[in-house]
Amino acid sequence: MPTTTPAIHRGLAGVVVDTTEISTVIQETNSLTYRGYPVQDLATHHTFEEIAYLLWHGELPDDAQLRDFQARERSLRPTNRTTSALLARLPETCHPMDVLRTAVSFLGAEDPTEDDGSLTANRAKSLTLLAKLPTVVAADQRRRRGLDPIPPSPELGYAENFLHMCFGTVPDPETVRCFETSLILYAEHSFNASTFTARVVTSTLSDLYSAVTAAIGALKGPLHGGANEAVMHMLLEIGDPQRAEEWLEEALAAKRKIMGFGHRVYKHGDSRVPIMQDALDRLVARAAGPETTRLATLHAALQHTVIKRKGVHPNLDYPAGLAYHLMGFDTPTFTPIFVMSRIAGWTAHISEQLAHNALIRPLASYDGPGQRPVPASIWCPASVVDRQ
Ligand SMILES: CC(=O)SCCNC(=O)CCNC(=O)[C@H](O)C(C)(C)COP(=O)(O)OP(=O)(O)OC[C@H]1O[C@@H](n2cnc3c(N)ncnc32)[C@H](O)[C@@H]1OP(=O)(O)O
Ligand SMILES: O=C([O-])CC(=O)C(=O)O
Repeated sequence: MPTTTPAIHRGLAGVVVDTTEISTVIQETNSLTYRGYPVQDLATHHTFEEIAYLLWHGELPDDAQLRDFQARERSLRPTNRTTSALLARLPETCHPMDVLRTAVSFLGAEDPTEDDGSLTANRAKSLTLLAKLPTVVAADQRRRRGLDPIPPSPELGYAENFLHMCFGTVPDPETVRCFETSLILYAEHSFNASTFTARVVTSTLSDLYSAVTAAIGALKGPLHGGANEAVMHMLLEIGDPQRAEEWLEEALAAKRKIMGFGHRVYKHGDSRVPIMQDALDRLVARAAGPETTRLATLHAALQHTVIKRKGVHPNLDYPAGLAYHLMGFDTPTFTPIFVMSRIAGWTAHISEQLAHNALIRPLASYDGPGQRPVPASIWCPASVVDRQ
């Protein structure tokens, strides 16, 4: 029997399990960098395609590299008839994250690229997913609305093309920029639960599609990516800005977590929130109307009340959830949009894990029953004894 009790880090809180060159969350200053660049500068001056390139290659692309990257991404956007037919057979009631998880698994089974785990093969698979996921997400939202899919356009950028496939039109540049900002902010966040899931699967030398399928499952939960949808459900449940305080008291008394608030790493505010809040404010100003004003007022009132009452700050899902609602997405599409963006970060981590792989396999401190004999009645049931 051990004489000392090992330290338990439930939820791996505070545990440093490996190094990474991809991004860092600096707790002390509430800041975030991708490959060394502050995310607020990237979100202001760059496109999502440039960010995906940066995360995968370590440097921003020059003009020729960007043109080549865009051409390859745009050529891979269409899904084939088999994929579309398979996804059309899923029940319309199933959550779009289930559709996406199934789509990634199926795309993996169909991909003819040699599965040698090389960086070249994995970059090709990563680009395939980056290009095709928006096509799947947009078609699925249209299916739920009883509409035919709109094929991808090779003329449009990543954000514009997705919005066009969803709504049949490209919105004004301000709305496109808000959407692109959200994609850049969601793209990468170090060893969060879904990225760590992808790294665990990869560490067994399994394939990239398996790792991404598992990561989608991890992101779906409301304590992680699913919170952007939960934020919208919560705002609709509260309804009236005047009810924010009373609702919060009831929720806290019932020991409910307030969705879109709190974070495992940031304890004084999420570095991405001011940038996304600014994008949301611009959207609200454009979409002015009584319904938008009511929701924006409620959003601000709840934020104020939660910070005052609990000292817990909003995370990125809080402004992103309302922004997606105002852009016209249905709520179940919010977390799939997160996937379309986070695919860049997940696949960067999969390559990094493979480059310095060690099987991820922690220990547990056993606190079940001590060793004991199996009772004879179970070990040798009467029916067996009778037959002997
Ligand atoms: C993009 C993303 O994935 S960001 C995260 C999205 N998830 C959410 O928004 C879901 C709501 N938030 C939460 O459940 C949590 O804040 C988590 C899961 C994100 C982080 O959890 P942890 O790091 O384990 O922090 P923990 O849950 O221990 O919270 C610490 C304290 O803050 C409180 N707290 C943290 N978040 C919340 C919240 N959303 N609502 C109410 N209280 C909260 C806890 O009750 C706890 O208080 P206590 O010490 O008095 O018990
Ligand atoms: O880092 C985390 O734990 C969750 C998060 O904000 C993200 O994945 O973007």
